[in-house]
Amino acid sequence: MYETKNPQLTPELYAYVLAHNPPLDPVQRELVDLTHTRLADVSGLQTAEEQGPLLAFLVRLVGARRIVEVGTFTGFSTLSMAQAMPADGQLIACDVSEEWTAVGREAWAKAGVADRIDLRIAPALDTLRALPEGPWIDFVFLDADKVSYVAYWEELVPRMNPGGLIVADNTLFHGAVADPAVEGPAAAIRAFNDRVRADDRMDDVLLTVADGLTIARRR
Ligand SMILES: C[S@@+](CC[C@H](N)C(=O)[O-])C[C@H]1O[C@@H](n2cnc3c(N)ncnc32)[C@H](O)[C@@H]1O
Repeated sequence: MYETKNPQLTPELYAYVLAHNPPLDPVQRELVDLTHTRLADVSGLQTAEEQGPLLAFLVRLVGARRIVEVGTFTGFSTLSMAQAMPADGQLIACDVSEEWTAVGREAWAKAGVADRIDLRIAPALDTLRALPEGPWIDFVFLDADKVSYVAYWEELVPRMNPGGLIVADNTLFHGAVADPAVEGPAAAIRAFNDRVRADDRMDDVLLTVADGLTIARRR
């Protein structure tokens, strides 16, 4: 078990939470552990373990066939979503790192879902701007550079199918969002949270899952 990203949880309670969630399958387990050993200095970037089953749950809940992920890293969230989508679905994964996503590519192949994943190595805003216009996306996981969250949101919302979900990670930003004096990425997340609340195209909730998780649904 790795450290929780939720400061409200004791290690004991976090262990209990993990023990009462669906366990990671062997490929997911290997990927999470490999990230912590091979990329120990940046392993904190990895999406929290309990969010894998949550993403899979949500993908199944909405029957998502067209998914966009912004921020892939070593591909744990990608893998969790790809395994939960139908075999003929498509997941566009955006990242700028060949090195980190190479770890994911291996795991996706091992899990037999590589053909569902279209990895685009480029600044995510360029990738999103080049996507087809009009509503066609069922599900988004937003987990890249925080300063661009609002820009990503503006590209994605018009492309969301009615009932489609945008799930955004780190929306409490280590608790710093509650401080109006903060600058940098925490301030960008504050602006994002305000934008989400004010957007009447979407319904939204902000949850204290891991480092904060916003779930928004296209009306
Ligand atoms: C928090 S990590 C994503 C974690 C991942 N979702 C997982 O399951 O482990 C953020 C990722 O965003 C990527 N990133 C940062 N800035 C980016 C940008 N402008 N465009 C695309 N990807 C970016 C980083 O390379 C990094 O892999």
